Amino acid sequence: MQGPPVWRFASFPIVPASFEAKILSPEACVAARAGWPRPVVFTNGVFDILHRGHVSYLDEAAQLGAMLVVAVNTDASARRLGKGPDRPLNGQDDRAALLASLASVDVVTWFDEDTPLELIGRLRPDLIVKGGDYDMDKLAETALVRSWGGDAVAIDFEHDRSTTTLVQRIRAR
Ligand SMILES: Nc1ncnc2c1ncn2[C@@H]1O[C@H](COP(=O)(O)OP(=O)(O)OP(=O)(O)O)[C@@H](O)[C@H]1O
Ligand SMILES: O=P(O)(O)O[C@@H]1O[C@H]([C@H](O)CO)[C@@H](O)[C@H](O)[C@@H]1O
Repeated sequence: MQGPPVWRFASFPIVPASFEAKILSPEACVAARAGWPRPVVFTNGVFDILHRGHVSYLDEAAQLGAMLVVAVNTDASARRLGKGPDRPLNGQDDRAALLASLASVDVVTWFDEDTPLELIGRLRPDLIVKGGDYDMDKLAETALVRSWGGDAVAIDFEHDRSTTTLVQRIRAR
């Protein structure tokens, strides 16, 4: 009697995870920028432990344009933000890889400064987005992106989550 077909996975070649190709240096982003579909949406952050609030806002941000670029703070930059002496818990390569694995994210890059101002100036996105914890009118990034006719929006929180709260809950157990 003939049973169902048997897949011989052992003969399949192992290839690197395809999402790694979404991670580009700032210089590679600048070189590729002219060929990117518009509007280009840009956001940035530490994204130390990815949570539901992050993935929802990233998906919504992506829907505002033709592609979404996410810039993560390098570890040195993240440490200077003062989120805690042992933060970030996840290194920049891991934070970038998790973001790159999301369907909503087209490109992941990084910046080493305290703010993404310089990178935004080099990439000239059409729209910058942050979560609803930011007042966009108060950010220097907003004035910059508006200087070439772009805009800035904050997406209201749908899910009350934060990396800091998660870390506190884990440590309290
Ligand atoms: N619950 C949430 N819903 C929607 N967006 C969020 C949420 N939390 C953070 N964001 C947004 O995600 C981006 C990265 O934020 P961040 O890495 O500071 O997350 P966080 O969870 O607040 O971390 P931390 O507690 O370490 O400050 C920012 O643009 C921020 O506005
Ligand atoms: O993850 P966070 O703390 O939301 O990310 C920070 O966002 C800042 C924001 O763009 C206001 O300037 C930025 O300056 C900082 O470097 C972190 O990316």
